[in-house]
Amino acid sequence: MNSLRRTIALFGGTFDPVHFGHLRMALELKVALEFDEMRLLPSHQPRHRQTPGVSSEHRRQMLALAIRDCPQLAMDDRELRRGGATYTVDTLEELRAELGDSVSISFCMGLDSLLTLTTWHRWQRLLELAHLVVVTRPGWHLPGEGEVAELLSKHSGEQHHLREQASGRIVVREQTLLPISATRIRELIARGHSPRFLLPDAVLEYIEDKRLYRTAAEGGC
Ligand SMILES: Nc1ncnc2c1ncn2[C@@H]1O[C@H](COP(=O)(O)OP(=O)(O)OP(=O)(O)O)[C@@H](O)[C@H]1O
Ligand SMILES: O=C(O)c1ccc[n+]([C@@H]2O[C@H](COP(=O)([O-])O)[C@@H](O)[C@H]2O)c1
Repeated sequence: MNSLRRTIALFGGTFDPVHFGHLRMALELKVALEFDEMRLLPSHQPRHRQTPGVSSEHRRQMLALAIRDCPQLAMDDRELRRGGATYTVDTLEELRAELGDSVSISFCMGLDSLLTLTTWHRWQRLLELAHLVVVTRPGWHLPGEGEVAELLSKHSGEQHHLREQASGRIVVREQTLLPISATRIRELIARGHSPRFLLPDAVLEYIEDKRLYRTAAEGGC
């Protein structure tokens, strides 16, 4: 017999810098899937991509400013505090040890991340520790064959499983993403243009105050 349990969601990223695409996605998932907690999880040193443009401390400060007036969103900065290479499996093992076996943990990701899942460090362990919530854009297709397709069919789940089970399901959710990327924001600033209205004003003020991402030109708004 399944029992109802506390549900904690994690939304991981480099957040270099955090923008409205991330914040909107996290908030919509929290509300739609009725998570008790939604934690944004900044990664320290992602192994699968270039070193972030600014320090972990700057990224932590920007995220804190972005969510300071939004009680539905929280930050979990354990990956920054742990230091070293960032692997999701280490974070989930740490959280399991802390929260126990009964709490439901969901790691949220875009479909593009799911498609690379079998390259992640110790990826087979991930579904023993957590559920995966995969966001697809309307009209996008899930893979029909291959390792990820097999994983999807073996672990396929529905929203109610996120409260009934602690881990082990993949829940796919269709959601429209705002067309914003951190890459575009960094490029705008480096060219002396303003990224205003793509990210919270408090984050923009921090970027301007600390003169972040200005590789070549000066700008502001
Ligand atoms: N516009 C967006 N809307 C919703 N989710 C997004 C958006 N952009 C990125 N994400 C998701 O946010 C998480 C963290 O992404 P990340 O920090 O790499 O942001 P990014 O804007 O894609 O950055 P970069 O351009 O530097 O790659 C990932 O799961 C990614 O799929
Ligand atoms: O653990 C891994 O090997 C791993 C490989 C790729 C991505 N991740 C995690 O997936 C999340 C999104 O990554 P990214 O690059 O889209 O920001 C972030 O929390 C990363 O730490 C984790």
